[in-house]
Amino acid sequence: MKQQGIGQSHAKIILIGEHSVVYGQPAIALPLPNVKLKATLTADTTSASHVVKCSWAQGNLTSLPESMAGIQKLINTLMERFNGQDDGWTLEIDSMLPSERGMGSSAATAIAIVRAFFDLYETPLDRETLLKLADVEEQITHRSPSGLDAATTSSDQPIYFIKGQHGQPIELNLHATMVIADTGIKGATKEAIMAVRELLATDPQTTQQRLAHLGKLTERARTILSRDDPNELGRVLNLAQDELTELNVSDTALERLIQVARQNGALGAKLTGGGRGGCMFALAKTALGARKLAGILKQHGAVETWIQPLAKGDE
Ligand SMILES: C[C@@](O)(CCO)CC(=O)[O-]
Repeated sequence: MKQQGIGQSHAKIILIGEHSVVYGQPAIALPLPNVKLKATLTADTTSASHVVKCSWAQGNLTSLPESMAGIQKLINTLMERFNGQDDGWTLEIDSMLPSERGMGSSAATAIAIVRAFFDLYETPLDRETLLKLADVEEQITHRSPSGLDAATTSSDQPIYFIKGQHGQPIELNLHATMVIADTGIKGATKEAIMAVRELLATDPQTTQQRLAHLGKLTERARTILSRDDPNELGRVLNLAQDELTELNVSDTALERLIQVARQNGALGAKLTGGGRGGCMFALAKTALGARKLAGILKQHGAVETWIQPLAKGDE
């Protein structure tokens, strides 16, 4: 066992396919490498205490807030795995990710913690084990997670994802820039997932059609990403937003920013992640256009914006 274990991860953004991915349809998600999270696990040889420190909570592992029940379970699972229940440590989580905004904060935290434990105990970690362990946390924090968040917050490349698989890296040849904007309202992923489940129970036929349509739109987006047609991608994103609204996972704050973006030259705009609060994004043709849009979205209530070029090398 070393003196210190370090684990890193980053935010993610779902381009298309949220919610339908829970029901076996494909999704495409991108890493946001500049929005980072770091977990530092420092061994304490003087005591057997387990202290967790992060910007939203601080204290002993056993007294973490309810919102961290998934993290608590994950850490207990890791301690058991390494037979390290009697090893004292302090875990510091340093995160640039806003929590509950659809940017994968919980999965990114889990990924970094798993990496930090494997680093501290000097054990090699393969991707399958990493995702399986992150799922221990995600199962509690979200309901029926697809695994998409963990797969993307641990990947350096955009991924095409189907539930039950690890995600396939894809190359993007489309030159456009995304503006991500935070409504400032906590996203309610669990509730949004429940809302879709309820719709499936009350109106199975239409709901299944909508989920299948989102899957088809994702396939179309994948083809478009391999060539350079940002206008067509914008149209596909708008169609996906229509379906998400019908699935009852959007809300007025998201719709407002989406409309503002479309009225101000965005090629397309939609919510991203769980919805019902959280973030939306808009697609702009150029980096300059994206910066202008970011300013406009802020004037209309966005509390934070991030700019992310789609293709590598456009930074
Ligand atoms: C809403 C959802 O599709 C994305 C949450 O970021 C849920 C999931 O994939 O687990």
